Amino acid sequence: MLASDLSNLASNAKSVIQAGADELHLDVMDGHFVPNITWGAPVIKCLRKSVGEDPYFDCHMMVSKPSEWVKDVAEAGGSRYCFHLEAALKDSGVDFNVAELCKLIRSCGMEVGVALKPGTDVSAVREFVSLVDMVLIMTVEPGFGGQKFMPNMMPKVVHLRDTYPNLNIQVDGGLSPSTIDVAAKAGANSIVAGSAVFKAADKEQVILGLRHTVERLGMGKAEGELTKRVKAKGAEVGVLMAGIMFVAGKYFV
Ligand SMILES: O=C(CO)[C@H](O)[C@H](O)COP(=O)(O)O
Ligand SMILES: [Fe+2]
Repeated sequence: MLASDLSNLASNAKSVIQAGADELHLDVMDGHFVPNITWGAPVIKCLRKSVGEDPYFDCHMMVSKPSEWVKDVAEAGGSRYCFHLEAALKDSGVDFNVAELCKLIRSCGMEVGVALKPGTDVSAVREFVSLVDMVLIMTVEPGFGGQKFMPNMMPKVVHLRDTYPNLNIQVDGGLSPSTIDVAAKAGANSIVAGSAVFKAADKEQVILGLRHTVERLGMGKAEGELTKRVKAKGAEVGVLMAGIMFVAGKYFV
């Protein structure tokens, strides 16, 4: 939503839902973790009131103290709380650590996402993968929309996809019809696209194009993994297929 006309946030949110977006990506910035300020829980609350209870609010929390805003964002109507690992590791909340933060987010009724800045090694997230629903690999330096996609982040995505075949992997920053192929091939299954959608004359066509590319190039990879697993564990075919279909249905943009 950062790329939209913010004076008309609610109508723009409705327009992208109408155009086929699965989720609304809300970039919360505190002017401290990143050099920009956007909005917080009060705006999310108004947006929720305006768009109704159905749209999924993916809250990308670019804030220095992620533990501080969990309750407010949950009460405002957030669906997923995606914090930055770099901030969480430094967050000085009392009795607080990353596992506690994940627990708090869940206890407030939200799904958990963890985001990595471009300079953070993918190995840093390994011990937390089992605690989260999604890992976000930033493909720009967080703080501003409309930046250039960083293809050199794709090895992180490939590594995660190879290690965790069913993990939801989001990419955020500079995604568009001209950069989607490389992200889809790497194995990303949740695509954040701000400028590419809001600058387009036909939002529906852009969203559909991104979705088809992920299904075409990304599902091939998922099926490859499925085939390998099926060979290894014949009896679990049904369960594995259900798992992969769920990921595709829910998260492919
Ligand atoms: O988190 C972000 C910036 O920190 C934004 O979500 C991201 O930049 C998306 O915008 P665009 O598609 O215009 O690059
Ligand atoms: Fe974002």
